[in-house]
Amino acid sequence: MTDKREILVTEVALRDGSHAINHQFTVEQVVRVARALDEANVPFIEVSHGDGLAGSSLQYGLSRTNEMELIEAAVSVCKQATIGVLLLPGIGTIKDLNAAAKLGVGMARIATHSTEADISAQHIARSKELGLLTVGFLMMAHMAPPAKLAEQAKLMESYGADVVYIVDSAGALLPDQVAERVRALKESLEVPVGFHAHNNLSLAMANTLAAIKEGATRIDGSVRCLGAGAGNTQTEVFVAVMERMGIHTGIDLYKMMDLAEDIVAPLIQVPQEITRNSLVLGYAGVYSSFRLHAERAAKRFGIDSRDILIELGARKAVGGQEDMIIDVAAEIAKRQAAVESR
Ligand SMILES: CC[C@H](O)CC(=O)C(=O)O
Ligand SMILES: [Mn+2]
Repeated sequence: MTDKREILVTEVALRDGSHAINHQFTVEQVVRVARALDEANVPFIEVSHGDGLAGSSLQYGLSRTNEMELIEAAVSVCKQATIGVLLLPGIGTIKDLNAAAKLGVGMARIATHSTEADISAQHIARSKELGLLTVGFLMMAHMAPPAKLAEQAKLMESYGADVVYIVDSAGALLPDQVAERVRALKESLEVPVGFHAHNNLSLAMANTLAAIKEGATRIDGSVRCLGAGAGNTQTEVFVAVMERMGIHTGIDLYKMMDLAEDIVAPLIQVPQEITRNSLVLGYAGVYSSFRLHAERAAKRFGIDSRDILIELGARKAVGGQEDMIIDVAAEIAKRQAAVESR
């Protein structure tokens, strides 16, 4: 069955969803979700801190459970699915990658900002040496025009990536912009192209379909939209849409629906919706994982979180600059206080 899959889905709720629940996954939750995804025949399941291996920190948010325990638990319950990890060079190290490989992961996704592929060379090379399926992951793709993105993807391919993903981290891309980016990569790469969406502008599914139309064959989804911001392309919905289009994912639709409803929904404390803050992420082009940080900073400084996000978008803040959120909030609060005291 697996060899006939036309689209290979990577389920990211156990990694991207970590942002949405403040990195509070427990071993028990991961076991239940991963086992059910495996039984639904999902081929790839990503498990890591939201910011990738070694992301657990004051800067990005402390994990409740050591991610290596979560990865080990997921590996132990999956019979057919490959467990993958995300690694952002500069946050995660080769040592972290080695440790994950030892636990039995089969895929590593090496993520960089869309114009910084050159920092992925060593990690991609090591991942290949470890025998892992190696994916280049170009984040904040709305910030790079198609030709630039293709150039960066080519670099990742030259380092050994087996697949390169276009990652709409801010959920800011429109369908035509996705199409032109996928087209540019398809024209210059030999390896398959993937697409990772965020639903902040309610375009995750439309953008994913635009990517598939241009030849993307690897797609990320998060069950029940459990991802940063408004979440990703909703996996169970995506599977249904693929069935309607006659495109084979190999995933069991009923099992996917059931696990979404019975296992994942109860562990989401605040249902994933397009709230005003996630909408602003897409509107202003801000990293989806910045939402909770901005909400906390807004509370602390008594200001509107939307003002923080708009300013971060204007400053073109990228992943790794989470400390800027506090600086921006402090500046806005100071400016507003000055205006009020006049
Ligand atoms: C901070 C890493 C980030 O969450 C990776 C990702 O999923 C994205 O850029 O959308
Ligand atoms: Mn994401």
